[in-house]
Parts: sequence; C-alpha cells; structure tokens
Amino acid sequence: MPQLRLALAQVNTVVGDIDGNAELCLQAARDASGAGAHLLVLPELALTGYPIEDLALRKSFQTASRAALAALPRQLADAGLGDLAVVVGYLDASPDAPPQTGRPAGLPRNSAALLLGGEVLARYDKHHLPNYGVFDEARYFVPGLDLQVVRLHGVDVAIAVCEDLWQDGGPVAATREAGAGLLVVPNASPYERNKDDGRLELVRRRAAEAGCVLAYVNTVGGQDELVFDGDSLVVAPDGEVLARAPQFDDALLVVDLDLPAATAEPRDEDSSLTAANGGRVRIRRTVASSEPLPAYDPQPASVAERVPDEQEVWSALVVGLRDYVRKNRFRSVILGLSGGIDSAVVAALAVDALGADNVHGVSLPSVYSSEHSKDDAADLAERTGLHYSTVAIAPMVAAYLGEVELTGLAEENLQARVRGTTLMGLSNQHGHLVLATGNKSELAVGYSTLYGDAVGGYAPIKDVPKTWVWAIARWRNADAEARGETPPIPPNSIDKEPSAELRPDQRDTDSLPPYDLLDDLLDDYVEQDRGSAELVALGFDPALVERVIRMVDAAEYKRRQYPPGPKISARNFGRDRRLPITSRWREPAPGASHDTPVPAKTSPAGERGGTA
Ligand SMILES: Nc1ncnc2c1ncn2[C@@H]1O[C@H](COP(=O)(O)OP(=O)(O)OC[C@H]2O[C@@H]([n+]3cccc(C(=O)O)c3)[C@H](O)[C@@H]2O)[C@@H](O)[C@H]1O
Ligand SMILES: Nc1ncnc2c1ncn2[C@@H]1O[C@H](COP(=O)(O)OP(=O)(O)OP(=O)(O)O)[C@@H](O)[C@H]1O
Ligand SMILES: NC(=O)CC[C@H](N)C(=O)O
Repeated sequence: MPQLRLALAQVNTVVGDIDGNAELCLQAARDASGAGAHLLVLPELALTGYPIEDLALRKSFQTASRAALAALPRQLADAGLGDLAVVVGYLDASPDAPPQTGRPAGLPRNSAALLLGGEVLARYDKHHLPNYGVFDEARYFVPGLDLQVVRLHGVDVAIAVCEDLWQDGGPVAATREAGAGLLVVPNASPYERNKDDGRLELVRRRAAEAGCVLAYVNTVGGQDELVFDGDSLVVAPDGEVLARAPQFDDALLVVDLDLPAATAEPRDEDSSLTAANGGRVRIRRTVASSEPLPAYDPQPASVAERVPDEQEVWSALVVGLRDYVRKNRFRSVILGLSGGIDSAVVAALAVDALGADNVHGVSLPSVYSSEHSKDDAADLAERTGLHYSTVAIAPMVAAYLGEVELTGLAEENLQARVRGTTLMGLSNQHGHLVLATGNKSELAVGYSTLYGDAVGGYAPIKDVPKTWVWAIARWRNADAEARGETPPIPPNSIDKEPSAELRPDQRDTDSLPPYDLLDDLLDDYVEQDRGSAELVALGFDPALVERVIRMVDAAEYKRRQYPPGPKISARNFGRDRRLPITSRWREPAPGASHDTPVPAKTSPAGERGGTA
C-alpha cells in the first residue's frame, strides 16, 4: 500500500489580514516539511480568515485573496517547500458577475486549492453553503459543482470543504464513486458545547460513506462572537480515530497513513450525483505523481484526550476573550468588581487570558454596598494579582440626585450608570477595554441597566447561563487546588446569594425566579425554541411561563445593544437567534392556543415552578 505522511495545521488566522495569514500558512508548511510530511492541509478560508461576512462581496478583497493564493506556490517553492503538497482555503471569485445577478462584484466562491511544485495544481469550490444559525454563506458564495481528485504519490486525494460533510450527497458520495483513497476537508467550524462529540460521529459516518480515510482540519481561535476549537481529526473508514489534535490550541497534527493505490483512469467523468444546478457532479482528476513513495517506518500519531465540559467552556471563553482583545489591538481590560460571582468569573477569565498585569478591577461602592461585597472584591484581587482600585460612587450619585430628581428604579439605575460612566472614563483615559459582566440568564430577561452595567466592549459570559457561571467557577477553583495553586475565585462569591445591591437588602429573587428554575425554562424557550403550550406540557407553571416569556420577549431591544461575547451554546443571543425588536407577536397564553393542541402535563402542576 502507498504511504503518505499527512499534516493538518490548525492555525489561528485573523480575518482580513491576508498577508499575515499567508505567513502563517508558510510557517505551517515549514513545520510540516520539518516533520517530514508529504501533504499539508490548512483550514477553510485560511488565507482570509473566517467568517469574512460582507468582505466576500468586495472586489478589492476578492482580488487580494486571489493574488495571495497565486503568490503562495512560488513562495513555498522559494522556501524549499515545493515538494510539499499544500491544500489551503481562500476566497475566489469569477471576474465579473452576470448583470442579472445584481451582485456588486464577481461571483465569490468558498474555495480550496492544492499547491505543488510552484503551481496551483487543482481548485475546488465548496458545494454546500450553510445558511442557518450563525452562517449566511448563501448570501455570499456561489456553490461548486465538481469534485476535485488529485493523484499524489499514487494515492487519489479528494477535497471537500466543511458544510459538504454536514449535508448528505454531493462531494462525500462522489468521493466514493471516484474511488478516492483519502478525503481531506478544510473546516471553520465554531465551538459550541458538546459539538465535538457530534463532529466525531459525523466524521466517522462520512468516512464510512466515502469509503476512505477522512482528514478533518479545523481552524482555531476567536473571531468576534465565534470561537473555533480546532479538534482536528483523522478517522479510518471503519471509524477508528487515527489522530486527534487538542482543542483551543494551535497544533500541527502529523499522521502516517497506509492508503489504497489509485486505480481509476485519470480522466474527468460525470458521477451519478445531482449537483446544485440540477446537472451531474463532475469528477475532475489531476495527476501530480503516480509513483508511490519508497517505503518508510511510520511514526505513532497523537490522539488528544477529551477534557471535562466545564474545562472546555472555560477554555472557549479564555480564547474568545484573549483573541478579541489581541486582534483588536488592546493590551488591557477593566471591569467593575462587585464581590459577586459574575464579575469574579469574568476577572478570573481575563487573568487567564491576558495575565494579571493587564487586568484592572475597580470596586465602585455605593451607599447600599455591603461590607462583604468590598471584602470579596479585595479578596479576588489578592488571589489573582490583578490591579485593584476603589472609586466611591456615593458622592457622584448624591451630586447627580441634587440636580435631577430621580426616585425608585430610576435612582437605582443611576448607580449602575455612574459605575458605567466611570469605567468608560477610565477606558478612555488609559486605553483599557471595558468588560461587561452580564450572563445569559440576565440577558434573557433584561436584568441589567442600559448604559449602566451593560456598558463595555466585550462581554465574556453573555452566552453562559447563571447556573453554568457557578459550575465553571467551581471547576476553575478545584482545578487550581489540584495543581497546588491558589483558587482565583473567593468561595464567598460562589456561595452567597446573588444581589444587585441597588437598594437595601435587594435579592435577585425579588425580581426573578430561582436561577436553576429560570435556566431550565430558558433552555427550553430560548435554546429549544419551545412555545408556551409545550413549556406548560413539560410541567412548568403556566404563570411562570407567561411571566418569563414576557420578560424575554420584551428585552430584545436591550440584547441588541449589548456588547459581543463568545458563543458557547447551540443558540446564542446574536446571529443564532434573530428576532424583530418591534413586534406585536405574543406567544399564546398557555392553554389558549387555538391551532396547537396542548398536550397533557407530563409532571404534576407546580413541580417546575408552581411556587415561584
Ligand atoms: N423597545 C424599546 N426600545 C428601545 N428602548 C427601550 C424600549 N423599551 C424600553 N426602552 C428604554 O429602556 C429603558 C429601560 O431600561 P433600563 O434603563 O436599563 O432599566 P430597566 O430595565 O427598567 O431596569 C433595570 C433592571 O435591571 C436590574 N439590574 C440592574 C443593574 C444590575 C443588575 C444585575 O444584578 O445584574 C440588575 C434592575 O434591578 C432592574 O430590574 C426605558 O426607560 C426606555 O428608555
Ligand atoms: N460595588 C460595585 N463595585 C464595582 N462594580 C460593581 C459594583 N456593583 C456592581 N458592579 C458592576 O456591575 C455588574 C452588575 O452587578 P450586580 O451586582 O448588580 O449584579 P450581578 O449580575 O449579580 O453581578 P455580580 O455577580 O458580579 O455581582 C457587576 O458584575 C460589576 O461589574
Ligand atoms: N464553515 C462551515 O461550513 C461550518 C458549518 C458546519 N455545519 C459547522 O458548524 O461545522
């Protein structure tokens, strides 16, 4: 059987930095060549970064991407890497769009090219364009219709791109018809909880369908609200995992493969599969080298171990925060420390992401701040080593109230707004990025003050439900203890009852149901998109369902103004869940729906919130 040493590079590209990304690709090629690889595969759109959004439609950006791709084979050859075959993702475009398409520029394509010997040897355009959740690829790209197969050292190597694996038919089925010995797939697949398990099963199923080894390489790093976790994989057609890269880190995964020798006639042919335009998927073949390599001793490949869910989420948040700060050219962050769990977790994440020296925590006590809130904030500062200062807001609030008469909620919110103004002032003065500390449960129900605690440039835990904020805090502390380090989060911040401290003896539960119940209901309403009848059928108290749905729906305007933050769930507030702000639609009151029969309760009334 021919042998091939394959390298998969999970690299952290920067959207729009085509020159920097090309340099990353060259460095990966140097490393792969140093490791003795014959074929290197880089992620989807590695030259441009992912996702490029409306940059895909800009003629200047298309031209720059095509130029960088055209220059890369020569750069590889000049660096003595001409013998290494390199598959790299880039933005392509046919020069001009037909006038009837109404598109401003050429027809953009989400493409991958195989480079070898100083030339672009073959090109492939992604067939399946994801257009759900966070993806809008049908807005940007025209789909490809061909399967590209390149004969390399006597092995037929087919190429597909990301979503091509998630949809039935097309390139994977064509790979089997083509009799390819290896399917390589560049990806840009964003992280969400439990997605790694789903991906592994998907890759196993597609390897079986393609009838050959499948090499899946994913990008890594943060881009606005998305975090890419890497987790690149090589799987045999019988489902065996031959190699697996770690999550959330740059990595070069190298694996030696014994692959079937190519036997097909090296000419283009139609497959039996229907392409997006109704025609046949055409199998295009290119011969690079038919001769197998001389036999060599294979090296064992690494299979990274899985980590606990809490660690996975913590790492995603750290990478999302670090890359947002770094890629937007900030060096430091600032946040208000209330002594509560949310600001403590955000501070600990920031210290892990940027180092304590780049994190500034400010205690901003008001007349309602308890002693423990100040002590717990100081304890957090001592445990983590972040910069800590105090600005008393009471005199500013009093001066304001002396000029403008505000009472009740307006007075409560003023305190949050004086804090927000103070943090933004310090940001302007010192160049720190302000971190907003709201969690997903609060965002869901609108439990934050506009231009108050909702100010900021980035919101690290906006997709983390409150119950998970506690879970990751406990995990982070336990992990520190296991490593003989000081746990960063004060146990008191974890254990105390949550309070906004905007009036005497205030508790979150004055306005909200207990968080375990609230998160349970929000998971069903927001993430699973269940209507009120279904929620009641699941056993939630009808009055609670009505109240929570009203709060969630009414807070859409607040969420739209909230800073971006890393997505860790299957449905974040942002691109995954797009609802009108101005809307008269109300979920039918539980039991009142005329077109949806209300199923019988599966648990006694009151079991899920009847007493809340
Ligand atoms: N559809 C719409 N489109 C655009 N703007 C809209 C709007 N509806 C109201 N508004 C505006 O929004 C204002 C109301 O919003 P806002 O001023 O934020 O105030 P609001 O939502 O009324 O009150 C803030 C709530 O958050 C709680 N809170 C505050 C601070 C921290 C925490 C915490 O523990 O984390 C909790 C606080 O206890 C209170 O329940 C209205 O006065 C109006 O100007
Ligand atoms: N006394 C304070 N000093 C500094 N910042 C504060 C103070 N009180 C509130 N904040 C800021 O406002 C955010 C909202 O705080 P609040 O205590 O009202 O609610 P929370 O959502 O329970 O947050 P936390 O768990 O951090 O207390 C805090 O995370 C913090 O960044
Ligand atoms: N870039 C893509 O095509 C990503 C879509 C794919 N379903 C994923 O999340 O992995």
